[in-house]
Amino acid sequence: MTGSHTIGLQLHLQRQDFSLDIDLQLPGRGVSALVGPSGCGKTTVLRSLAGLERAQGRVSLGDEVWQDDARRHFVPTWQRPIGYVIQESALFPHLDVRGNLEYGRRRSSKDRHSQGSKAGSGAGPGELPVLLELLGIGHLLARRPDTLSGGERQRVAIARALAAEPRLLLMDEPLAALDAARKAEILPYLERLQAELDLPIVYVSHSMDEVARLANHLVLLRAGRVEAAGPLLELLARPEMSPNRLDDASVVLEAEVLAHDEQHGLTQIGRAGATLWVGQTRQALGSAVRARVLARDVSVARQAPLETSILNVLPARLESIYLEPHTALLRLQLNQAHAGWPLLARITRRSLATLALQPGEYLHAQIKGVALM
Ligand SMILES: Nc1ncnc2c1ncn2[C@@H]1O[C@H](COP(=O)(O)OP(=O)(O)OP(=O)(O)O)[C@@H](O)[C@H]1O
Repeated sequence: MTGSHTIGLQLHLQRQDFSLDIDLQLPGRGVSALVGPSGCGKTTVLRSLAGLERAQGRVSLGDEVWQDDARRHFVPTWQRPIGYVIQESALFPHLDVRGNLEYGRRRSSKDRHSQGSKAGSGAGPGELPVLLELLGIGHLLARRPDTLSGGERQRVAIARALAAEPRLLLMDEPLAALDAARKAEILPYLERLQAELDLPIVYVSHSMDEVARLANHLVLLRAGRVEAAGPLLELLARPEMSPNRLDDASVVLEAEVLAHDEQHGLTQIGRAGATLWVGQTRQALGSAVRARVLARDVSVARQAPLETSILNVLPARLESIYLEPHTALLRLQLNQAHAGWPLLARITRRSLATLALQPGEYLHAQIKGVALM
């Protein structure tokens, strides 16, 4: 993997009932999500990256080596240019929002000062007006943390982490303490961070929903080992991956908005000749969107259905069949004209037997639901 800020992690750690043994390269752009069952080591990896946990090995960001035990080299946490946001980030209760953000800025001001540039000049991503706008917290500056909602508090905590102008942002379940409504409120801000800041983010989460929406790169951890790592869209479409054992197995498709059908409340999205109808979005024509298709919402037929209420029926090649106890997960590839879009379909073992499906044959995928994210 190339990229000037690639994150390198070789970590070994032994606890009484747990061992961590990983060798990972994460891209220096976008969001890398660490997912896996409880206790598999996600937080331990994040804390080791921050220097808060003393695993053995090597940790680097681009050319900077933060830890290399072979050379007895260890950069302490406070000297690593990182922001760290956890589930319930503690803000200083005696300071208002402005005071909290200024506290976050202090370290970066010192650094800039020591490099000879004037603190507070320019409008980099750590500048207060930029942060206030990015996280929608300008109206909260005079408020004390105990008067903020959970979602507002987390947005301030993220802004405070960014105020120190980190070169890597670590987020450990940043939305886990929020209810569904607060999560929905904060997710667009996280998307903006991703889109507008050139800052790699390593993101720990239990929620595949969140990950499918935000991440570009996925690392699946299991009992302290890397089960798989790679581009999110590719990994999710592999039927054998462990998250696909769950009822919400899905693929994520990247597309752009092609047309709006105001009369029927629909939007058409597409890429490379493939198109799908989804519930209407306000996004402008040409906007990049992500859509999620659940495997349980996809069925297959040998013949193109003649009259059907399903709006999205696309020709597809059956690539592989993954057998589960009572169901089968089919990996489909939309036909060549529709290059690049994989699909998963979960069907019953009975349907698989009745149709005698074989890899390589051409089918029609009927997609009952597509959700824009
Ligand atoms: N301070 C500690 N002392 C001893 N064992 C620990 C300590 N912290 C974590 N562990 C153990 O190390 C393992 C990995 O923990 P870690 O918190 O990294 O997992 P996780 O994947 O982040 O879990 P979760 O999703 O539940 O937060 C677990 O078995 C945990 O019980």
